[in-house]
Amino acid sequence: MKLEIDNVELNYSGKKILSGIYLKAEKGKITGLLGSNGCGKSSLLKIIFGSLKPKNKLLKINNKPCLKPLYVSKNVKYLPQHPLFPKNLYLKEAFHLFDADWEAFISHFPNLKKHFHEQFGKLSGGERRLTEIFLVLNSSSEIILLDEPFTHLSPLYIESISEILQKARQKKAIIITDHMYRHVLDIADEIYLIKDRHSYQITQPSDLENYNYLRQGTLQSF
Ligand SMILES: Nc1ncnc2c1ncn2[C@@H]1O[C@H](COP(=O)(O)OP(=O)(O)OP(=O)(O)O)[C@@H](O)[C@H]1O
Repeated sequence: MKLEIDNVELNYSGKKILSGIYLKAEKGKITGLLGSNGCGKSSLLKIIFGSLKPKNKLLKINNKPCLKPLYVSKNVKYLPQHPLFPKNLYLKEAFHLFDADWEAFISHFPNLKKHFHEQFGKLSGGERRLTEIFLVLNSSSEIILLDEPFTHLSPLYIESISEILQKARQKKAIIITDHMYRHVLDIADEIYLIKDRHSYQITQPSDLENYNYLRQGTLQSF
């Protein structure tokens, strides 16, 4: 399965946000999307998902143009920057909705066992995010869009989620954007940078310094 989005043109109130954007994501790979605040990463994920209609775009699945919003196909799951589920939804209902395995979840995160019969509102911000990411990655959908999944997560949870991502990648095309670029560099097979409205494929980490996404010398320090 291959997803490509090309020729994305997005304006807000006459201001050009994205122009000539191209991005490819494939089953078996994690595609990282980097860029500074406000460059249009979330907008691009919404455009791929189909909830934001740009001035222009060409979305192709397996080389065939996809004219309907992707979410109609149910083969996509999108984790937005804000919480995915309402606070009053019970975890057991969410696991049922996503047909996800609670036992597998608590084998990774035993601390959350007690929350099965509780609502999402009872979880901390990080626990809520963790549960949402797990559900999205364990759904049957082949296309996964993750907007800042690592935000609110402590280091050990980031490690666990990175492992779950690596496993999920075998059956899915995953696009991930996050400001924790080191984690993105660690797990991604392909990286794109959005800068000055355009997309650039990053072939080596030092490109991130050359495009001024990072200060020169940043990468030497880790
Ligand atoms: N509904 C909207 N109306 C007008 N402008 C918007 C709207 N949504 C986003 N923008 C603008 O579009 C630009 C891109 O926003 P977007 O949220 O896609 O950026 P981002 O790269 O995800 O940012 P961040 O990393 O800070 O989350 C920003 O300048 C933002 O102010």
